[in-house]
Amino acid sequence: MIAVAATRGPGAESPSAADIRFNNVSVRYPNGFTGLTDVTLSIPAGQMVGIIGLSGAGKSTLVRTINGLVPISSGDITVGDYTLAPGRRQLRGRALRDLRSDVGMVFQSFNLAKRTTVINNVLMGRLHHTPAWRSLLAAWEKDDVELAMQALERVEIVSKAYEKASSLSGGQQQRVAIARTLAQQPKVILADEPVASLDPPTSHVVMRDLQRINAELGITVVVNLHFLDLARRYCDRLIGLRSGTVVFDGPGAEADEKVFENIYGRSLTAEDVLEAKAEL
Ligand SMILES: Nc1ncnc2c1ncn2[C@@H]1O[C@H](COP(=O)(O)OP(=O)(O)OP(=O)(O)O)[C@@H](O)[C@H]1O
Repeated sequence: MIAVAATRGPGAESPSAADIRFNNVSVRYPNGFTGLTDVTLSIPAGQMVGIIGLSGAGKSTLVRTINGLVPISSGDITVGDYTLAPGRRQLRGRALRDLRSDVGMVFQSFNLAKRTTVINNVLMGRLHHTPAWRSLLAAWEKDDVELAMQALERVEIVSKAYEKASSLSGGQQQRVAIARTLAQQPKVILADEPVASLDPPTSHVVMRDLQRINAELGITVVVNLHFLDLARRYCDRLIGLRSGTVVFDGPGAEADEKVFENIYGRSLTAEDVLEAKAEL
């Protein structure tokens, strides 16, 4: 391992972490549907926050406002030094790209370039920091390759670096996607249903990776989860959404069955709990 690696692990050199603040945020989709209503909340840097709620409650909408993927209609969101605001005050161009470099995202469907190698996928996380000619020629700096390898080590998949992404299992592909995000050296990782396509044991592996990254690197993690047991087990704090409104915000330990029933507006079923679903 080259000397620089010791001081330049993924996340290690990120500028100071970013608090996230929602101030009276609403989202109205172009068809008139209201995705979020008057959300005010604050996520201090370094927290691991789970967003829970029924399908359609607004979890993805909330997460995607943080990196500007879903524009907000009123209120504002601050992420460190950046402010996301509606209409003409929207972040654009370079400022939006800079924000998205600080805020990495992991998707349910992994979003890898399947035909190329794992390491090439992870190096995509360095694009924002790399002149276009270098990325076009795949002439990556040695330090960038080192960073990418360290990111793969952190999710314990470095042995797959030179395999094609398509040859990996779903869980392995999701870990590559997490490594790609880590290679960005983000302050925040957004994870939109990261385990929805995975089997129960693999879901735990991926959640443990996110938890370790949060604890070891101090990167804020905001994760949408369908399964309540996973949310309680891995997140410091849960935010419950119902019809686009925050109806619970507190530690997982306080989220008992009554709280969940309020968030869901119905009794829990086996479908809501990963361990129970695994036994079905
Ligand atoms: N682009 C869009 N245009 C119109 N309505 C939308 C759009 N995207 C989402 N919605 C609606 O906004 C509501 C919230 O959607 P969102 O995807 O945030 O929910 P969710 O809680 O993440 O649900 P799921 O768990 O099913 O992904 C839903 O009723 C959805 O149909």
